[in-house]
Amino acid sequence: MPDGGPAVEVDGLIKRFGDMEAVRGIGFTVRPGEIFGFLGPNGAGKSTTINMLCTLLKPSGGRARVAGHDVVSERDSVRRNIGLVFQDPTLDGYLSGEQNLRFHAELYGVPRSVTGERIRQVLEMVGLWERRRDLVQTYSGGMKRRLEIARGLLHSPRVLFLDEPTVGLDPQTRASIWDYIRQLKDAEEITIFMTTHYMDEAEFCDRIAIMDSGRIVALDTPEALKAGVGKDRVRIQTADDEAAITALKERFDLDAVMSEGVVAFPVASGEAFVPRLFAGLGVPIRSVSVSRPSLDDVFMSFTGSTIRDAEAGSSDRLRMTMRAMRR
Ligand SMILES: Nc1ncnc2c1ncn2[C@@H]1O[C@H](COP(=O)(O)OP(=O)(O)OP(=O)(O)O)[C@@H](O)[C@H]1O
Repeated sequence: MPDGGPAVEVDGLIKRFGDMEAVRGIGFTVRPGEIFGFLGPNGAGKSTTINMLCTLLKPSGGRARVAGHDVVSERDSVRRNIGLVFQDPTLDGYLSGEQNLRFHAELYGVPRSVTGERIRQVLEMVGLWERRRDLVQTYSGGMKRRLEIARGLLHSPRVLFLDEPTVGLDPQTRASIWDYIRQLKDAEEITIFMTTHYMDEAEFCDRIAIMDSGRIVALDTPEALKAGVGKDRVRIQTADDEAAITALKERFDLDAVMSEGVVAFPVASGEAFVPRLFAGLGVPIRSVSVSRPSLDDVFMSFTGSTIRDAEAGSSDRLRMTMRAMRR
């Protein structure tokens, strides 16, 4: 990548599958050394975008450069400069962790003279050096993912792409994967481009792009995005949710929606509003909670639904569960 140039540069990128436009002309730039997150519900177009940036899918329109190289006309140069960790595992369970890495090193033409040392470095980084001789089929889900991250780093890529690096893992393992990702950024001077649909993980990114239905609807640091919402989020349980939503509109001019089983709406100075709400709603309230804006609220303010609601009912949900079960 030319010194000082962007790690990833995307302009008007489009991908169509038949009549369906999965990515609808997106543009953004990622700086070297950033952890850049793509956040959105299943089906938003995150994987399709990452696949185009990794040269696995050809764009239908627009341009993208990764590590200074065009993803269409300089495919091989892009490939040499990137590491991939994808949703579906591609490790060989009948080989040891170390053998998996040796195989990958040959595939990527890592010089023999440095392979041994580099394997040691990356395995130590993800805490698997002691287990290097064990067959991968004896590894836990978290260990396998860590081995995949080590493998993605083996040829010293400039940009590491992680597609849902923690999907299907338990919360503790997710947290440990994140520790490794953060250490990695410090140790390797690498740019990390990742997709996630976990809001809490998006908080760890330097900047995030929120993607919905093939478009980027917001892009900034997590703090700036939350500050931009400006309103608190009030959630109430009532005796009659439909009547409450109507009353909120008629009496307070507030747009409320059902979200995860409760009535939710944004309002400035939420705590000060609660007494007025009890006095004026006209529908019995069973419980109320007020929270500062979260990334979920940012998502809601740009798309009109929470990320979980956006996913619920999607057949992708089943696919995700199946994926998780296979691990
Ligand atoms: N090869 C394909 N052929 C047809 N449609 C596709 C193909 N790949 C993806 N799509 C569709 O494009 C849209 C975007 O999918 P994509 O996988 O990029 O979303 P995503 O945000 O990454 O979600 P997920 O987390 O489920 O991977 C979806 O509607 C999906 O069904």
